[in-house]
This record gives sequence, structure tokens and C-alpha cells, in this order.
Amino acid sequence: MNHKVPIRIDGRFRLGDVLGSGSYAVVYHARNIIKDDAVAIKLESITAQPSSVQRKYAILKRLEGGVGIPCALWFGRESTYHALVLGLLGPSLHDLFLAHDRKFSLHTVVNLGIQLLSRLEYIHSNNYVHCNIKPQNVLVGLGHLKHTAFIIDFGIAKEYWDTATRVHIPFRQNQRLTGTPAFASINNHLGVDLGRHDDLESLTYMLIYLLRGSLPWLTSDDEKLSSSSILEHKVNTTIEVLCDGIPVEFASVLIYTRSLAFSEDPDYGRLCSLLCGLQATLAAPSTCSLDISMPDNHITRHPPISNEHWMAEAAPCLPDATPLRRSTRVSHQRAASPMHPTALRKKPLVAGSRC
Ligand SMILES: Nc1ncnc2c1ncn2[C@@H]1O[C@H](COP(=O)(O)OP(=O)(O)OP(=O)(O)O)[C@@H](O)[C@H]1O
Repeated sequence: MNHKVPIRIDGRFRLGDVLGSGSYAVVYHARNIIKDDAVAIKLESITAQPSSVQRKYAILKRLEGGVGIPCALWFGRESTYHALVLGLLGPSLHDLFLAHDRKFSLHTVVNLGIQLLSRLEYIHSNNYVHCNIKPQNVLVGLGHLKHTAFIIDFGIAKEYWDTATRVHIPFRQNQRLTGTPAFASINNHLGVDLGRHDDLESLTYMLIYLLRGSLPWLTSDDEKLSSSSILEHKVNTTIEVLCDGIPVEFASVLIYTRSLAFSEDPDYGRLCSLLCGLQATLAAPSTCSLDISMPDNHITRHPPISNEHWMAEAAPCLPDATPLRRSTRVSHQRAASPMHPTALRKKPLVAGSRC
């Protein structure tokens, strides 16, 4: 069922262009006419029951205040839609990756890794597992937050309780994979209940993907492979092959995350130390700032919204950096140890970004 999309939400947010869409909702650029600032608004038909947008709002409120957590400004009903008003963010890593010819510099990937480890530690410390870490779900901020990576889309996030507080059922009732096969942990493919280590495993696949430009279980022409064939490739690809030609630290992180049990507390500080150790060897300045932006010739995702648009009667209908260093290659012996022994400096992680 298609409904006319309202031109204003809660009387104060004027709807603009579409920024993106997911399975249930469409995200619009909008303007707060009272404060004169830009926001993003997610609209979902009220026929969606239960409302995924309402659930996302509740989770964002629980995580409110964390660095790199989108700001949830308002949730309510407008006409025949549930509306979630969010702080406006910039492009996703996916958009940026495509705009940069499918490769990020080592410096960028390491910085992303350090920031996102910190985000996951924060989310996990609030008893949530994200369950869908992938380049489409990481957005960079705008303006003074342009060096901050934000994690979005808590649509399939689940509450995490360890076995001390709850009897742990090892297999999900619905054993189908949750999230995105390319970046899913092996446990996820197997239908095992997801824990904090699964987010870390997905993050590691994502970092390797951004560094190498692809993953061995993806085809070059973006052909959609079945989840079972991705699983088969994933299990049959050795870590040595997966991390061939990239610094050994990524193999160490993956070996460690795969070795964690469901209720084991991940040592985020150790993982972060590994990446910080690697960062210190790079020629680029030792800072966690992200040096990725849309190339100048790229069409901006957030075009200014024209007056004509605001005057329109109704909006359209909703349809139902540094070169890769090859010096520190993965060697068989080093990849075999869970952690690179030279990089085990412990650093406490604070909530949100450490940099
Ligand atoms: N705060 C934001 N600022 C700018 N763009 C955003 C924002 N939130 C989401 N987007 C854009 O909208 C797209 C869809 O967002 P999202 O994945 O959260 O939608 P969804 O319908 O809730 O997704 P799903 O169906 O996967 O749960 C994103 O890929 C992103 O491009």
C-alpha cells in the first residue's frame, strides 16, 4: 500500500530528498525549520508491525551519548508513518569505498579499525550485539565530526546476556543467517547464537575487505552468491590466504576473535594495541582521524534542498590514502599465534573513541 509521504514531520521537519532505504524504511534528508539545521528522517509505514523503526529508536536511546552513535532526536507518528528523526550523517564506507576505486589506504583502515573496536566495546558494554557490521552500516560524520565513524542500523541488534545472568541457548530458534553473508561470522552461518565475538569477526572481515578490495568468497562482478557457498569458501580459506599481502596484525585479530567463546569477554584493549602498534609503524601521522572523503568530482549525497521542493504539495510516494605497505606480510609462523607477541601492550578502552 502506497501513501502520500507528508511534507512535514512533527510540524518542524521539512522533508527533502531520499538519502537511502532499507528493507522497511526510507531515509530522507530534512530540515528543522525552527533551528535551521539538517537532519535525517526515517519513515516506515505504520502497517509494519512490530515497528522496526520504534525498536531502533529505543536502542539508540539506550546507547545515547556514545561517540559514533547516531543521535536519535525524535520518534513519533506522522500521517500513516512512523518517523524517526536522526542527526544527519555523511556517506557510508560503502559509498566512499566505491568512490575510491574499491581500496582504502592502510592508514585509513587501521584508523577505522581502532575507532570501530571502540564503538563495539561501547555497544557491547550496553548489552547489545549489533549483528550486522558491514561497510553500508558505517557512516562518517559531517562537519567537525567528519573524522568520526558512526555505526548505524540497529535493526537486527540483539540484547546480549552472558551465561552468568541467563541460561545460554547455543542455537538460535530460527537458524537462518542474520545480517549479511559476506561479512557474517562463521558461527552466524551455522545458526549459533550471536555474541560479541561475532561482531568482532565481522569487523575484521570488513577491514580486510576495505584493505584488499574484496574477499575470497566474493565474486568480482558482485554476483549474488548463496549463503551456503559463501560459508563453504569462508571455512575453506585459510587465514594465511585471506590475509596474504596485508600486515600480520589483521590475521592476529581474526585468529583471536575466532578463538573467543560466546561468554568470553573480548580483550578490546589488546586488539586495539595491535592496530595502534601497526599505526605507529606508518609514515602517516599517528592519529585516529579518518582521511576519507568523497572525491571532489563525486556527486554529493546531501544536495541542498531547493525552495521549490519545500513549496511542493507532497513528496513522492514511498514504495511498498597512504599506499599499502607490503613489508609486514603474514608469515605462517606468526599467523599461527593468536596474538602478535610484540603488540600486546594493554591499553584501557574508554567509552567511545579513544582518539
Ligand atoms: N543518520 C543518517 N544520516 C544520513 N544518512 C543516513 C542516516 N541513517 C541512514 N542513512 C542512509 O539511509 C540508508 C538506509 O538506512 P538504514 O540501513 O538504517 O535503513 P533501514 O530501513 O532502517 O535499514 P534495514 O532495513 O537494513 O534495517 C543508509 O544506508 C544510509 O545511506
